[in-house]
Amino acid sequence: GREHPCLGAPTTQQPGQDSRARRGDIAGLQAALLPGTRPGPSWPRVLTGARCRRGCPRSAVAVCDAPCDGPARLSPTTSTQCLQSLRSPRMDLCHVPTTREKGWYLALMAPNVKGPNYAWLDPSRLYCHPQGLQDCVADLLQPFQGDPIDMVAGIDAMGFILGAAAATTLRKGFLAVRKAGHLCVQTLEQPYSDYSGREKVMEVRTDTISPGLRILLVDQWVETGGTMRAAIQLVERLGGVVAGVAAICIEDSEGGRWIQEHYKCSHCVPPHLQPRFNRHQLGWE
Ligand SMILES: O=P(O)(O)OC[C@H]1O[C@H](OP(=O)(O)OP(=O)(O)O)[C@H](O)[C@@H]1O
Ligand SMILES: Nc1ncnc2[nH]cnc12
Repeated sequence: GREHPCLGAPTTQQPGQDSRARRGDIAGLQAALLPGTRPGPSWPRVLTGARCRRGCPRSAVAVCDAPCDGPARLSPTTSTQCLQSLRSPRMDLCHVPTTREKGWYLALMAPNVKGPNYAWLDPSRLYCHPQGLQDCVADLLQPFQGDPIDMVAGIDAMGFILGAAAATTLRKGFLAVRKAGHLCVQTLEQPYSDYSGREKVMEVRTDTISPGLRILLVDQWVETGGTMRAAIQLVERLGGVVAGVAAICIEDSEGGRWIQEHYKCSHCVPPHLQPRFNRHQLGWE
């Protein structure tokens, strides 16, 4: 992968710090998080291999990667710029409400950039919040507790985030359902159209789904349902069984309703917010 501009050489090396982090590249950071060297209670919540330049929000995420319920304890090596980006009004990655009701993290989607009232509701901001992400995945999986699930499949691209998180939570494998043209293996293709009205093609590798394999399908969002329906078709054409469908929001569209009527579904939107979400209206701004 390419080196992120915010990753430079660390300022000072801490005792016990993995020297691979000194390289200051993505691999070094990953190495510093390998089992045995991952941040625990005795670690400062700072990746000492990361140094923030220009207050980059990615670095703010990197320094606050552990769940926390109070002010961050920062390592002395943290640069002033990192401190500033942590305190930035842009996003508080550490604040966790005392009562974490289902869907509390949906408010983390605000502010949206496309206007004060109407927006494409972009959950990428909630993924940056450690507790928000964890609770979102837990809420999505809650209805499937005890259900037999053999594998989780996530839909290209944003569905990979929640899908992979769900797979690791369930200790299952993850299957990428991809927009056509990216997989260099034998695939099965499925044409579909989505909210854009454009004709698209989705594909999945053919060597993974054996007949009867029970698959939980995960995506970020179901709007018209065209994308999810195509993924369902791919699983079923290969003989798999759709054990469930999970997405942050399943809109009350014709396609969304069809999916909810035919498959066990899970989403994170409380009933009183659903009409707003159908209108792509956050209502928190
Ligand atoms: O219900 P539909 O009308 O089919 O729309 C839902 C799809 O649209 C969004 O993805 P998008 O294809 O925009 O791409 P991304 O995940 O790569 O951002 C969303 O994450 C779903 O996959
Ligand atoms: N994240 C999203 N917000 C609103 N509508 C969507 N349609 C598809 N993805 C969406």
